Amino acid sequence: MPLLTAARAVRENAYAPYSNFKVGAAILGADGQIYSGCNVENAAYPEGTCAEAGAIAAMVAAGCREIREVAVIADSPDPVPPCGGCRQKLAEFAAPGVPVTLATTGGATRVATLADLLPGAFTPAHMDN
Ligand SMILES: O=c1ccn([C@H]2C[C@H](O)[C@@H](CO)O2)c(=O)[nH]1
Ligand SMILES: [Zn+2]
Repeated sequence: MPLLTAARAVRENAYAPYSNFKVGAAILGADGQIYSGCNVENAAYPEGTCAEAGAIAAMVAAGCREIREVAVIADSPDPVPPCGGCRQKLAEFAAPGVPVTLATTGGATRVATLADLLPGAFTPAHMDN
């Protein structure tokens, strides 16, 4: 799966000296391109960013605003799930049915939709009045 291969490759570049937990994420954009990102930690811990956030930033910087598919990988006992903040960030650019592949470096995978991960997501529609 090319998306998972990209996520696995970018994970190698993760900067995670504090948690020692390297994460890679890859997004297939509606433009057919693959955008990848890794976590980038900081000595000021809350300033660290998640792999998914990096991949989203790369996609938007390239001019694409629609996510078709996502893959996330880490050296985790179970397929690694995006954190809550990243679920919301993904929901900004992904429809509820978008598949998210959660993976371990050992080869285990699980596929969930964004709606599975973030049911009842807050969206711009909630600001209509
Ligand atoms: O989905 C996730 C979960 C965690 N992390 C990062 C944040 C932090 O650098 C490290 C430990 O939480 O893993 C991600 O990049 N994505
Ligand atoms: Zn996150």
